[in-house]
Amino acid sequence: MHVVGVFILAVCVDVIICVVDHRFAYIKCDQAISYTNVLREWVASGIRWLILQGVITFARNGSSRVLQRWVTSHCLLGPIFFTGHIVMLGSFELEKSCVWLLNLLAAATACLFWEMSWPDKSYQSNGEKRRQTARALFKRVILLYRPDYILLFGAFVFLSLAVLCEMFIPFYTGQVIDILKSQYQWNDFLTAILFMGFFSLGSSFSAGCRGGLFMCAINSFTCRVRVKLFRSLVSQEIGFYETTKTGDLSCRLSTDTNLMARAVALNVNVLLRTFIKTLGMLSLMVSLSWKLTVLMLMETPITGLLQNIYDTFYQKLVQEVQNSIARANDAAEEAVSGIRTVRGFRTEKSESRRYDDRLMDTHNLKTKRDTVRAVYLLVRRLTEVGMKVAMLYYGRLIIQSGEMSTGNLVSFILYQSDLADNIRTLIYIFGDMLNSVSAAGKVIEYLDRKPEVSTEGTLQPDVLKGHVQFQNLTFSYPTRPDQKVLKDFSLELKPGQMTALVGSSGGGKTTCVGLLERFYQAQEGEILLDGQPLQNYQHKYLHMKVAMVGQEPVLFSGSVKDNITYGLGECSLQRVQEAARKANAHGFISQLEKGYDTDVGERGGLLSGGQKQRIAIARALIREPQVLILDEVTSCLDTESEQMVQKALASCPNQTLLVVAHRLKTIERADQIVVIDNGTVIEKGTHKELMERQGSYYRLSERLFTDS
Ligand SMILES: Nc1ncnc2c1ncn2[C@@H]1O[C@H](COP(=O)(O)OP(=O)(O)OP(=O)(O)O)[C@@H](O)[C@H]1O
Repeated sequence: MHVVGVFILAVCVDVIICVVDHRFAYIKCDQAISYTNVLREWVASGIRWLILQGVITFARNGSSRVLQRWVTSHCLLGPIFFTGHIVMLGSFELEKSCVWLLNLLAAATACLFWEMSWPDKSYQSNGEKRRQTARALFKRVILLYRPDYILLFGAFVFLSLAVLCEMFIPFYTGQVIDILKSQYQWNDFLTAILFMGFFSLGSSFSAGCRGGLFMCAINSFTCRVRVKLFRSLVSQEIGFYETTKTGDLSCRLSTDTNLMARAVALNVNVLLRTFIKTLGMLSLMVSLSWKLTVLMLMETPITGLLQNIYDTFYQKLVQEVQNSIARANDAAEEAVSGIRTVRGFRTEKSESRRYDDRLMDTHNLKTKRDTVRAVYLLVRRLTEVGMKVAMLYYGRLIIQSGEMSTGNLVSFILYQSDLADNIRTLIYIFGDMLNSVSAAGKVIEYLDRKPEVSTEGTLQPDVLKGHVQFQNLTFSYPTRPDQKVLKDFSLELKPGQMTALVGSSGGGKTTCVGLLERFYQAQEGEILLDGQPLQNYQHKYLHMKVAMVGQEPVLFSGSVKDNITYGLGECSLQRVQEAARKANAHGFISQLEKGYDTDVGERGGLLSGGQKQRIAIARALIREPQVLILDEVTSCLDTESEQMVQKALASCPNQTLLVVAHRLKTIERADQIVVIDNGTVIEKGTHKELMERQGSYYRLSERLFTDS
């Protein structure tokens, strides 16, 4: 049956129940008999609730959340209203059918509003799921705090002290007012003032210590998580960096780690403080007037509902703001790191515009987020004011009846404003924790991420011949899983031989090199090194034995020597110079102002392309690798440098050499030339053989190797 039909059916059933139960009568009772009525009201409503739930479940052939919500609120509103009336005013005098009608309308309107704002599906699946993940994340963050537990414990001790002291201040304020109203003794007055001073001082001192300890814990947590995160990030496979934006990563490292540290520590701090304070205050307030306390607590469900609604919106917006900040960072980083290209193509304005657009997105999202917050605060304030008015009105009544003194009412009101804040904070803090812990989501995801290309091999034989076999490789890049770059690709590199890969641009030469360096993992087939799959070798060992100089060598800021010995630790200057000589770099390095100690600048920006290339070659040669890969390195070198490098390479007779080159001179002397096109080997042989065959290589040599 349709929801509306079930609703009408349930209303009819409820009318019948009420008629049978004589609920549509005029009711008048005073406090003496009212508590039995209160109990009866609750029991009757419970039975009504059960019957109506049964009706909607039966009629809908399953449950409907909106109807369940309506039945619950419809059945609850009556007894709550009745109980409140009896407790506060001591009597009840009303036409019950009016209450029933009001209940029906209020519950139905509220449920309709709820359903329209947060349809079942999205509310259930998104909200609940998010809460669950947030809880799990929260636990993880707490575990990550383990080394700082002592600091946190110290902070909690001071926190409890601060709260206890703070709690007594309003109490003594009320006492002072009552003393002043009477024919007081100086002694009583001074004692009350002294107590107030003592608790104020104690509270300030403990709060200071608590803050300091919390900040220490937060700072230590942030540093530790940043290092862990960085360690995890640098061990990820190259494909991960191709699918993840740099701005995103730097945002996680800088902003999110801090946010998650603060979110949890500060929220737990606030949560505990508020919790202890709330309990203490509640007991003090009940001792002052339990009736006023019950009245005040009626605000709690309204605040809870408001908070819940607000959280759902706010959390989503916070996430969107975070992502848009990451996108803006991306734009800025891309432009700054490629400033030469930006300048060369005069795209400064369009880059600024792109950055401006992204900042505008962030700005708009922030405005939206702040508007939601402002509306929420306004509604919250209105509820607060309403509650204050009700309290003062009822307070006046009980002072008039002599149940409470003025001083006690002052104490109560002082507690009330604080307690209302505390209860709101208690409700709010859960939402806020969920909000802020969402920043931890990505951090923890990256912390837990296992690289898809494993680096857990253990093999490190003493002797490595350098025999490489590519066996039936099929590979596509993670960013383009549908485009097969290598198809059933097989190739053998013999120890001591030089193999040259040639072919038209985009054929797959660099991809082969990337796979041999284990930047990626082929989807099918494998690469064997001395008969063992590459992944079986220990990560460090493999990269000592298989070295590569790439198309665009990257240097790091630091000295020339640091760059040549990169990843090797301590190395003698003599060894560094020897490698630099082989790479024909010693000459230009010696002419630099500080020789091998000269700073190369960020990314080697203070050197020319050819100089960077030669340092990169020296960096590979110093490792004395068994397999050396040169990916179009000679393109940046002049003829003299190239000859020197060739000579140096020829002097390592047992080395397996894989060269990707576009110059005929480099290729000619290769033991094996492999022509690759469209991800497959189309020709193989020596220069002489291939030229005689007059096939693809012959045509390629005519077309490409212009310098010959
Ligand atoms: N990181 C990447 N992600 C997705 N596709 C890629 C990536 N790198 C290369 N490709 C694609 O893979 C194919 C082979 O590229 P590869 O760089 O291996 O060619 P190449 O033969 O070395 O070319 P060139 O001689 O121009 O350097 C090309 O179609 C290229 O667009």
